[in-house]
Amino acid sequence: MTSIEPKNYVGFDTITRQIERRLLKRGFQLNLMVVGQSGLGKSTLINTLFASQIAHSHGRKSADEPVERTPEIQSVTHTIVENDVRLQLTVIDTPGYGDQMNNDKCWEPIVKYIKDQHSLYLRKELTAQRDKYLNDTRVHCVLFFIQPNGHGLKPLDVVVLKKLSEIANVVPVIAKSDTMTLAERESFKAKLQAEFAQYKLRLYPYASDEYDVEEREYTETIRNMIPFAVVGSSETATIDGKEVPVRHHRWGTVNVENTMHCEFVHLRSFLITTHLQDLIDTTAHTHYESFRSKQLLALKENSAPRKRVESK
Ligand SMILES: Nc1nc2c(ncn2[C@@H]2O[C@H](COP(=O)(O)OP(=O)(O)OP(=O)(O)O)[C@@H](O)[C@H]2O)c(=O)[nH]1
Repeated sequence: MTSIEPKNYVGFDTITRQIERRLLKRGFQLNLMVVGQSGLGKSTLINTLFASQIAHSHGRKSADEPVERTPEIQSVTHTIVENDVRLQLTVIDTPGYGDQMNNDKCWEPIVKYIKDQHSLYLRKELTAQRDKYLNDTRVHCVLFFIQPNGHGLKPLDVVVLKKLSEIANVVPVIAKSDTMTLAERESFKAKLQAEFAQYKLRLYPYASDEYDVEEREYTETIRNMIPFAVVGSSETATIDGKEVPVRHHRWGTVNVENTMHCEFVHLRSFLITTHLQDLIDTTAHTHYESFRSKQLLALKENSAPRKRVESK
């Protein structure tokens, strides 16, 4: 292919501005699912991430309080506007996960929800007279909250992480990391990372050949940081002339945005500033990959030489 430079100005270099204008008009859609035991600070973290009152707590102050509800999935959508850019953010809450006496198959409604949204989107895409802009209800990212217990993943966490990471972009976080000392946090994180490797969990962001050197390095840094040790708070204070979220403790105040205290800022910049579009783009791929690997497995099984059953 040869590259030609037109003799006169043609004007297609405005395409980036045309796309920008169209995107500004349409806005962006991000669907974020939060999964984890009640009382781990899911609603608080979402509200802290988007500096808005988006998610509502279900009233339990700690993970030890009893839950009487059956698990049901609820979603809430808000439009957030920043410098004329509109983000339609849907938070999908999965209350009651892992809180029941019998947690057998408690992940099924969550998995079903994710798969249903994919099927719905695919059906809309394949409709002959499809709308110009499809309403995308697919789950773009699952924030998975791990209890800061210092021991490691619970058996239920392993099962659910495995199931979810096959069909969605899963980002695990250590909840309420201000309840641990820095040394405890680091050793807990190392244990969790070893377990992620042991159970071969495919977590977001994925290594990709499509990235340039800079993107590859940044992705590697983020992959080494996972799970993010986070702190959320609805309280703010003015520190160095800037209003920041804080948590007050008997021993002092935690500035949620201070990277010495926690990795909230890293999570926020990774999810919102650098990977928002990638999360959306990767969503279809993640689901498709899982679907394809299952099909390949089925093909292999079907083509494998079958045991002969001999009749006597
Ligand atoms: N120490 C500490 N407490 C937190 C943190 N985030 C939230 N909390 C507190 O934990 C309690 C529960 O927080 P929520 O955000 O309602 O938790 P949730 O996981 O959404 O709970 P459900 O709505 O019941 O599923 C509240 O009292 C919060 O103030 C945190 O990072 N550190």
